[in-house]
Amino acid sequence: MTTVESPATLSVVNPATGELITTVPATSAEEVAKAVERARQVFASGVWSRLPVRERSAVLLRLADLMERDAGILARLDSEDAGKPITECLTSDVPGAVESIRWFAEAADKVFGRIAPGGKDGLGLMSREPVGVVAAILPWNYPLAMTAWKVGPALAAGNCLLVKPAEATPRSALHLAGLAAEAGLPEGVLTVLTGHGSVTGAALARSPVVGALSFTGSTGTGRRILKDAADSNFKRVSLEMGGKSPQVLMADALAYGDELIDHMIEAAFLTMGQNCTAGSRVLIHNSIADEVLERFTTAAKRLVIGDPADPRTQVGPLINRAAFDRVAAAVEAARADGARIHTGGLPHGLPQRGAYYPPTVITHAPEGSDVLTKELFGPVVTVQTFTSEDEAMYLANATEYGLAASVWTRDLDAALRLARDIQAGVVSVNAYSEGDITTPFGGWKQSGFGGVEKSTNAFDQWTREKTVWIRTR
Ligand SMILES: NC(=O)C1=CN([C@@H]2O[C@H](COP(=O)(O)OP(=O)(O)OC[C@H]3O[C@@H](n4cnc5c(N)ncnc54)[C@H](O)[C@@H]3O)[C@@H](O)[C@H]2O)C=CC1
Ligand code: BAL
Repeated sequence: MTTVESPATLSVVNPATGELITTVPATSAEEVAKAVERARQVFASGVWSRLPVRERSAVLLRLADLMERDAGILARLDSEDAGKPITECLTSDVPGAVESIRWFAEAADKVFGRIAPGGKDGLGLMSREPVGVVAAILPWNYPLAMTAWKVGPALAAGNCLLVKPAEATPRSALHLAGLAAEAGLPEGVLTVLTGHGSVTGAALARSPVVGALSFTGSTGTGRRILKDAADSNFKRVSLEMGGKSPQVLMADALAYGDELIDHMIEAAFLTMGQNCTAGSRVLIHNSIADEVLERFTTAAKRLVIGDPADPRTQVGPLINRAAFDRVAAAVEAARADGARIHTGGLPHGLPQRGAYYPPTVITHAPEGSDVLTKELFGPVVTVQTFTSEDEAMYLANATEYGLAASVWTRDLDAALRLARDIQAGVVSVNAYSEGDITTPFGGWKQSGFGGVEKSTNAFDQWTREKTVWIRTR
């Protein structure tokens, strides 16, 4: 592979083969400023923001239909760019993205303002208005799906949106922008700016005109963006960041049999564990630990590793060699310090060209080790045991993150206590789930800040509240 990086282009490389797919523009800070100014003018023109909401909805519903028409193309773009198994893209990412656009299109005219009780001399009308020019900075693990989580509510609310896809995975967002134009979205309402995070992304974060910015990615970059927002114009920032989510199995969890093991596998290894809600810490009641470990490890060994384009593949490559090195280093350091690797670890017999790392199950990880504490973003889970609910709770919350958790038990009281006291934005009971489009999604602690995705609450990050006080006599 030859990649010639001019300052103005960015290489998109297939993680399964290492081959160059294409190059896209690396948008400079000056070009970002011009795009922001264009968006400002389009917003001010009212061509979108003042369109009757039913007409905005109609355009977005047409966009959802066109995404459905091009589902195969969109799935292939994300699969090739990110190394995600094509079946996962076809059955989960793309349908989820279509649903996001359609749901927010339909929700747009169902979110009203309020009228304050007022008094004999006044009446308060409280409305939600679009912010204006807004931005979305996206990760590479769910390129289209995360774009749709942000495009849906931002556009339905009447904003002009600038989207910065991740360096590795720009093509589905670019295709989406083409579909939006075909659906009748006025020019300048949705702009995709490909480029480097430190240049293109930073220019959006520092822009004095961008009024709101929604980010999904690492906690470190989220912190940087928040600082840039404060140093520029105090834009409204919402951050969806990392996780180290627990899967808590109480003593009766095996009542759920194979269903339990299937959900555990999905939680741990979906998208090769490169998932913000990955259930990367399995916590098992001592009394069932041996049996669960044996069944879980056996199921992990059966996962089909291979070419993401093959519909049978369940585990593709990691996003790049740097990710592979990071994951491998953490696992080998744990092994050197006494951890036991039940399956996985340094790969043997896997495809040589991509950064393939096998599903890996670890016990006896040393306290404080990276495999226990850091978001590895790879197919690696640690297994720990507990003997009491209090201990389970302690272990579940022993992390700086707070994105998700799952709890398995038939004991309703225990499930409700754990769901109440685990510090995470979404706790699923007897399932691994992020909820559905109607439920808010956002992290606690260092996993999230400033707003949620999905549900009508997502409109909060893309709108501003205004009070109009009318004097009455
Ligand atoms: N929570 C999640 O869903 C995700 C978490 N991550 C975590 O982050 C680790 C590193 O992955 P990266 O791709 O480097 O994540 P990242 O957080 O650096 O990148 C995410 C997005 O932010 C942009 N970006 C980077 N620096 C920026 C800056 N200074 N200002 C504005 N935008 C900027 C990137 O171009 C990309 O579009 C992963 O291994 C994983 O642990 C990464 C992606 C998604
Ligand atoms: N699982 C969807 C959110 C994310 O991984 O970024």
